[in-house]
Amino acid sequence: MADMTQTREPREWRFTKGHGTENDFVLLPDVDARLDLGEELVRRLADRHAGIGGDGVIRVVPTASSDDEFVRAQADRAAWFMDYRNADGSVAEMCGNGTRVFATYLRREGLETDDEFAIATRGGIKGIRFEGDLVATNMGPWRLAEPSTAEADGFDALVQLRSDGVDDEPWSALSVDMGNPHTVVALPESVDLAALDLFHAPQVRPVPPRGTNVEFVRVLGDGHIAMRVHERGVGETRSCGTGVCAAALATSFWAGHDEPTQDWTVDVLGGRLRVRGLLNHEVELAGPAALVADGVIDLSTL
Ligand SMILES: N[C@@H](CCC[C@H](N)C(=O)O)C(=O)O
Repeated sequence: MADMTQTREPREWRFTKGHGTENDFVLLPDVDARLDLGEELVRRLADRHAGIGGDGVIRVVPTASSDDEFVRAQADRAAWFMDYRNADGSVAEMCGNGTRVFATYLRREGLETDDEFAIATRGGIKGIRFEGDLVATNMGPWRLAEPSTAEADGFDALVQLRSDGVDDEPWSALSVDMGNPHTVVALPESVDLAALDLFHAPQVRPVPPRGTNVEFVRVLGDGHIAMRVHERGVGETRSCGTGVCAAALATSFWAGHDEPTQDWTVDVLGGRLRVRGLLNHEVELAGPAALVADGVIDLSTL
């Protein structure tokens, strides 16, 4: 049984299930900010066997009602806060695919009515723009996590897959901060992206202080890459929006550009996303979002 002291609330709660390129989320509307979303409750909701199932859980809450002072300070620019949690119950600063699903939910529910609006996240304000079937998110500023090492070598980390006691050669990687941490691996030509076993968390050196999402990249052509990802707090997922941006930015950096000079198409297991460099060292992510189910869950059954 879940620890029901986490909810000061009736046990029945509305939810919506959605995904962005098959990175899937349980959305919990909390317009009165009554739901105390603890780690255990998140884990149980995200459980694919005993709960609803998802890579993450997103609480939809007024920005002004957040208990996080940094988030509350965004209330004059964004009415709604995307309170994102990973499937293991941990809190993350940002979720790129989540922003599109969250924005699509806000529009469907009439909580936002324009084609363009801002949302609040723990990683700051993100601008949303609906364009046809796609949703574009201004992901805001990005940065190299270790600029001096990266500028000197093109890489600042090593990544190794766990392989049943047999140590593989470590691969060179670049740490990119998208609000949340990423380590992007330049996969050697000889390695088959599709064959990687990403069941276990890759080992990253130096050990990132906040943990990291790890992306594996294969260049397919001019402005076109394929990526697989092991997400912090989740495991392998079929897509990661912040990871897709980090992968495109790292590939661009390795090609000698401090800012991306072209648009990138990124293929992930769950579909295709577009990354575009913006002015001021910012980056835009565009892709689809789908809301696939609505229901009511009795939280006491989890
Ligand atoms: N899937 C998300 C990223 C979710 C957070 C990540 N696992 C972390 O802990 O940083 C995306 O689309 O960006």
